[in-house]
Amino acid sequence: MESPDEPEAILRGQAHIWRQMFAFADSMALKCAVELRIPDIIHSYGGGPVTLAQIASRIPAPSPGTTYLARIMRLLVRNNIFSAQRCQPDGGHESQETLYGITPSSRWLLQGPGSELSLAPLVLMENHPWLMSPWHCFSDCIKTGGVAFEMAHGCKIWDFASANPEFNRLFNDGMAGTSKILVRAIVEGYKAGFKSIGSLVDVGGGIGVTLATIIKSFPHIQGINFDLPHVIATAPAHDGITHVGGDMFETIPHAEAVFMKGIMHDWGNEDCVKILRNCRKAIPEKNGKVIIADFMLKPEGNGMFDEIGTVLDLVMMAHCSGGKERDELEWKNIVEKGGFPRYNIIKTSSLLFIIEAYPL
Ligand SMILES: C[S@@+](CC[C@H](N)C(=O)[O-])C[C@H]1O[C@@H](n2cnc3c(N)ncnc32)[C@H](O)[C@@H]1O
Repeated sequence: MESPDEPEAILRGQAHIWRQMFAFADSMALKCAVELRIPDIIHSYGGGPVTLAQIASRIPAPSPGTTYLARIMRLLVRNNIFSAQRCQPDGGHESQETLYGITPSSRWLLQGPGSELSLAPLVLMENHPWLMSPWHCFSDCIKTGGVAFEMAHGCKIWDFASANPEFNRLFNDGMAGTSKILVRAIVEGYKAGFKSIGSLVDVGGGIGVTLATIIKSFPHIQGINFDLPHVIATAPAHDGITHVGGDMFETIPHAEAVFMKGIMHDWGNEDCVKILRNCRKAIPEKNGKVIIADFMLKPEGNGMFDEIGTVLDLVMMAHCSGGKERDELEWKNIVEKGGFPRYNIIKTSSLLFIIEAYPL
């Protein structure tokens, strides 16, 4: 094995820091491609191969800068977001032309036809300066114990959303887009669990996309979508769903079961226990249950979604007050303290796990 003091290892360490220092270039190039809808443009040509000129011709601008575009594409090809092959135009020998294509990754970035399941809204949301600025506050947070989002914006994320309709839309669209992907896996992985429920309240359900997807598969369920009033105010009507505005720290509408996706990881342990206790009051003692769909941290794991866990944990640190990802033991502790001594953990085919918790 190479010693860490070998000149080669030291040089490789330096190269590694260069790459890490500019890791944001990857997400900024990705964001640029999504903003310009490059995946959709290539998809409209049957997924490629397409020339740079063909891509540029579909960008809505009088004369798009193709030299900039080529450089963005070069990095995205290197990151396997797009594929590239070289060809010689007209059989000539002087210059080679690059032809671009879609990859299994860029399929997840479509926003037009074929985009039913898309991560594009989340790319735009997470990389917006509003959500990027708290990342600059981590060292101050460590020194003072403050909350990054509050340091950057002077208020909690939910109050910022309430006061800023554009951020509210950006956030809700990002959540709703991702939900379509994750809920498909939840519905698939928890069929028997949903079949036995007559009514379900989705706590922090956003604009109702998650619950609408569940109810499409299980139309016998009466759904209540519950979120803060400013979110409910923008929620479209969905068949089989009643929207209710309120605060989960006050009271939660009654139903046979409570569903919560991506809620617990927004909050610290004490707040989670408060929410779970209110969930317990909202469901029948006998046969009631809480269905938590959230991430399960496995920092050393080598599963497909394990690596993103430590990153998502910092996303929670950047945006939420006390939010964090949890490993199995941490989940056990808050679920039990919240009044649910019995629970099962079910893995889905997405990055989320289901924790099905019972009051008895
Ligand atoms: C991370 S989002 C998850 C949205 C949705 N469950 C999903 O997975 O797409 C958290 C949601 O919790 C809602 N929320 C935050 N504080 C709340 C409160 N006190 N009562 C009810 N909902 C709240 C937010 O408005 C937001 O819609």
